[in-house]
Amino acid sequence: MQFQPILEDIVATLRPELGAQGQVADYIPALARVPAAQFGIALRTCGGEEAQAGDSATPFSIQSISKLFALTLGMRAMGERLWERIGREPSGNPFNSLVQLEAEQGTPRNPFINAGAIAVTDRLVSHGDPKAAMLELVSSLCNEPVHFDEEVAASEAETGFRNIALGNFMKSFGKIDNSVSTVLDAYFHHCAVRMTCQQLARATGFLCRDGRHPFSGEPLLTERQTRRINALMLTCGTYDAAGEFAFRIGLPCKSGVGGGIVAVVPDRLSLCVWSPALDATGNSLLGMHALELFTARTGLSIF
Ligand SMILES: NC(=O)CC[C@H](N)C(=O)O
Repeated sequence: MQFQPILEDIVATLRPELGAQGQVADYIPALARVPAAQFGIALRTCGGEEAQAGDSATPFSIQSISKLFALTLGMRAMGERLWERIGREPSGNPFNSLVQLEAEQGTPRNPFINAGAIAVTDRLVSHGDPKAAMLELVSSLCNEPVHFDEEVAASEAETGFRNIALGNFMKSFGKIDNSVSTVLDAYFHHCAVRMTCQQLARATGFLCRDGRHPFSGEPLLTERQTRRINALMLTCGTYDAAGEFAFRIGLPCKSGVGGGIVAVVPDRLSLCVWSPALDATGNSLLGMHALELFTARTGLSIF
């Protein structure tokens, strides 16, 4: 299949809608000032073929897409033990919700909501330096150096009252082993990783290759672990819009409030779309639209 003309066509189709609807994340100034009228798309096939269009080389804040890489680090370090304190059910609630945590005694529903990623990060702190591990993993996966946006990380910490509450709440249930501030410093830095669509399309390549590194081919995760990450992306990767994503797009996806969404077609390709304006669930509006166009035009879906 010729992907380059398909991606160019998607960019042309969406151009009139650029910045017309949705809201750029405004909970921190560094994200609030990102111009809404931007859109990028990039993919990389299992065979190494690449295609990209629009603002695919513009770096953005990957935000919750980092939860995917944190989970990968956690699975690598701990295997099955990771699941002792983290569930695998969709939450049906916003990504930063506190309500379920109390009813469920501080055990987060899944690793892709904030509470779940904070719990994963706590486990990573017990095993080493999660900030260094994150940069090492994503840089290796996309074959280029990747950095934190320190301004974003600092504002996340300054205004992260809800995440601080989530961390302390879990700690009160005895579900966080390390100091909440150390765990949150790593979590906020993970949210502040800056990458482009091209880099993310490459970096998520292990998810369509049964866990093998997209460039070296070395096993990063087992086939079974990789299948499980894809299952979690489908059921929990886009928060309380996961049902709508499965219905309209039919691919495992992970989104972030920076406006990025990564998607996986197992055994075929990994792709990333980015547009900063979000819908009420915190998912990129045009990103979702673009993925819908992509699956409609290519016929690719896991169903
Ligand atoms: N959905 C997201 O991308 C949320 C990430 C954001 N930094 C937060 O912690 O709330």
